[in-house]
Amino acid sequence: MSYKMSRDEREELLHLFEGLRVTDVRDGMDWNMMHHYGSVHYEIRPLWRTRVVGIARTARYIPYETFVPQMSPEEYTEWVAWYYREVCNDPWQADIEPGDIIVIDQSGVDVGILGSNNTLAGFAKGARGYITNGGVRDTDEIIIQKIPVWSKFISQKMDQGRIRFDAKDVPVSIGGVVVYPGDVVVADGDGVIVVPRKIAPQVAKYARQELEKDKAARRRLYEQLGWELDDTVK
Ligand SMILES: O=C([O-])CC(=O)C(=O)O
Ligand SMILES: [Mg+2]
Repeated sequence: MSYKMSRDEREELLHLFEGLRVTDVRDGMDWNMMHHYGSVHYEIRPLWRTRVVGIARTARYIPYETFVPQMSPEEYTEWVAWYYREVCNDPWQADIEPGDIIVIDQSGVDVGILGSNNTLAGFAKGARGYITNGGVRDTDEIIIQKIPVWSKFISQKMDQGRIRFDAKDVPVSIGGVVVYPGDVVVADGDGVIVVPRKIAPQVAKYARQELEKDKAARRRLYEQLGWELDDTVK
């Protein structure tokens, strides 16, 4: 599937969405008659409140269908290393470009596919955040590290014996929305919205119109209340 963009194209696309709230982008989609589409199901929530806009890089994981052989804890240590190398790895890590948001379909498996280690590794390469329709673990550290994550649940469980890597750079189904590599993803305290890349400029234009209208209205109310103006109304 062709979704490659030059660095300039990516930056231009991200710039269009800078400062827009999820609700503005929702409205921008409506202004383009896309009422039925884009909003990821509300059960996918932020681990902590922040806002990111990024370009989707996708991966799919599927349930592990094979039994775990009986072995000693020492043998298990080796088996785990094999498992992470061969069965449940993160090959998308090597591809990360600055401005990416990693979007993971983990097929309903109750594991913390994202943890404080792999999210930090991707962040160091320029990933702006992570979305999964499954679980996240090591959440206290992820919050300390300030890594933006949206997930359906928190899971204590490791991957081995439970889930395997299947594919990367494929369309993935997340909370009722299909995310294609290269789509624009905006996420904040209100959840996650996905904008198909080919309509992104039109969506951003009307999202911006909504944001400016909202800022002006709230600015008048701030002034009436004698409040100091903050960034949300400037
Ligand atoms: O090992 C994993 O896949 C998830 C995890 O706990 C981490 O990255 O810290
Ligand atoms: Mg961990």
